[in-house]
Parts: sequence; structure tokens; C-alpha cells
Amino acid sequence: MPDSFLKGRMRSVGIALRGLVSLFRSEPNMQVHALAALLVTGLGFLAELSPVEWILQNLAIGLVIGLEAINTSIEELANKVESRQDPQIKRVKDYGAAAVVFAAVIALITGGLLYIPRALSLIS
Ligand SMILES: Nc1ncnc2c1ncn2[C@@H]1O[C@H](COP(=O)(O)OP(=O)(O)OP(=O)(O)O)[C@@H](O)[C@H]1O
Repeated sequence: MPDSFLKGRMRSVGIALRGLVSLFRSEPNMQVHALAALLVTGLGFLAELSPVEWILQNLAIGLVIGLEAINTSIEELANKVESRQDPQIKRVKDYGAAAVVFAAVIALITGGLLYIPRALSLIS
């Protein structure tokens, strides 16, 4: 494999990581998602999730954080394209927000399925 190929890939990963750090620093929604992800990861260790349960939980976390990143990216572009009120920009932003909310509901349901039975078995 040529050296320049590996250097190019490493550069791309570096740029992506810089984007991730910038997102977590500047976006309050991202900070909330990150906190939630840390909390449920801790909860996962406490609850001794099975490997499949870890995979499901991590997919739910990845779905929410990934879609929030894309939504933020769309918002930035929309703000650059049109700063005035515009019905199409409104739809673009609303659809992006809808994607995040949809993922968050799926994540909540996943969390409920993983933890509510355990909580109930602790009580009974
Ligand atoms: N240029 C615009 N034209 C029309 N409606 C807009 C415009 N900008 C924002 N909106 C409306 O306001 C809502 C919030 O937009 P805003 O850019 O403030 O997103 P946000 O609150 O930063 O989103 P998030 O909470 O995901 O960070 C949009 O979903 C849209 O309905």
C-alpha cells in the first residue's frame, strides 16, 4: 500500500476528529447527547449487558449522535445559504430536526427495553 494513501487516510481521520471535537464544544444538543451516552454506558456496565445488548445500545447512541452531527451540518449550510426567513429553509431545518427526534425516540425505546425489565426485577 503506498505511503501517500495511508497519509491521506490518516489526514481524513484527523479532520473528522477535529470536526467531532468542534461539534461537542459548540453544540449544546451534542453535549446533552454525549452526557446521555456516558450515563447509559455506565449503566450498561452496572446492568452487565450482554454483548448483543451492548451492540443495540451502541447502535442507538451512534444513530442519535451521527444524525445530530449531520443535522448540525445541514443547519450550518442552511444559515450560510439563506439567513433571512424562508419557507424552504424552514422545511430543510425541520426535516433535519425530525430525523434527530426520530432517532432519539428509538434510542429511548431501546433503553426502555434494556433497563425497565431489570429495574422491575430489582423491585419485585
Ligand atoms: N431562515 C429560516 N427560515 C425559516 N425558518 C427558519 C429559519 N431558520 C430557522 N427557522 C426555523 O426555526 C427552527 C430552529 O432553527 P435554528 O436554526 O434556530 O435551529 P436550532 O434551534 O439551532 O436547532 P437545534 O436545536 O437543532 O440546534 C427551524 O427548525 C425552523 O423551523
